Amino acid sequence: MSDVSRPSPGAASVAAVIPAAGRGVRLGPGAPKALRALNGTPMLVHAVRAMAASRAVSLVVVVAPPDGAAEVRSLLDAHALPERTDFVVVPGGASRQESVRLGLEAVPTGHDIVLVHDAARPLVPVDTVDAVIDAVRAGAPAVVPALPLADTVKEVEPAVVPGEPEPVLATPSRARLRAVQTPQGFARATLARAHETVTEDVTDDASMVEQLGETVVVVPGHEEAFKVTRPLDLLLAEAVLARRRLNDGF
Ligand SMILES: Nc1ccn([C@@H]2O[C@H](COP(=O)(O)OP(=O)(O)OP(=O)(O)O)[C@@H](O)[C@H]2O)c(=O)n1
Ligand SMILES: C[C@](O)(CO)[C@H](O)COP(=O)(O)O
Repeated sequence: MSDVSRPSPGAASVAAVIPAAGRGVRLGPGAPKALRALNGTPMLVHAVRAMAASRAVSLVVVVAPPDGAAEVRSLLDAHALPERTDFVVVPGGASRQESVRLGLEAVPTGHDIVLVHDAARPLVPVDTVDAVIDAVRAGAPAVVPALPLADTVKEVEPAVVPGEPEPVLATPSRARLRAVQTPQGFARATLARAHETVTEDVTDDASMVEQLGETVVVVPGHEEAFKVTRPLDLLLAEAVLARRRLNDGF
């Protein structure tokens, strides 16, 4: 059992920021991705429950689509969520990075560890969340869950015209590569400094901490923490939920 299921008195309080302001262009037309249903429940609600499932998490900040904060607040009010967790909703920005920064600004002082978790990874198991928190509590300023790659990866010269053949430049050793997931966990001060310092576009928060020259460590991720990105991912997510229901016996 993870240490964080029994937080010691005085252990750093943990807040989770959930960027949920994206459109979900790769998923195709429809409502903003985080608001789409998985087996009848919005993806965002699954993601919020996944963070609140950790007994260490006392606050969840949801970063809503810029014009959708009121809708998201009503959505959370309409679904059962743990009473021991506080929930705050703020409007997001034009990029994931900006949405995370806005969410981080809404975390009150007193939360010394911050998780950043994609709404688009609704099924991350609580053991993975707790493993990330444990590693931050053990002293790592930044922690990312990740998995080894199943495919061989090629570096290419990207085609100017999509679909044209792309020359291969290199084949990096797969043994040294990891596919990174969320939640990513941070000492709050480190994440705040990263967002103040790094202005160029990045695709995850840990890479901003890398740019500060601080240590980022990887802990084992989980295959059910995959990101719902394309239509096939919706089918997979619903299949995982159906299997969980069967295993839970209801
Ligand atoms: N301006 C943005 C863009 C993205 N996100 C969030 O960042 C997470 C990961 O992003 P991704 O899966 O790329 O979501 P989208 O940007 O919505 O997807 P797409 O690129 O297909 O439009 C998602 O939970 C998404 O809602 C966000 O909060 N604000
Ligand atoms: C943060 C992330 O989920 C880690 O894999 C990923 O980088 C988000 O990327 P996206 O371009 O927003 O899908």
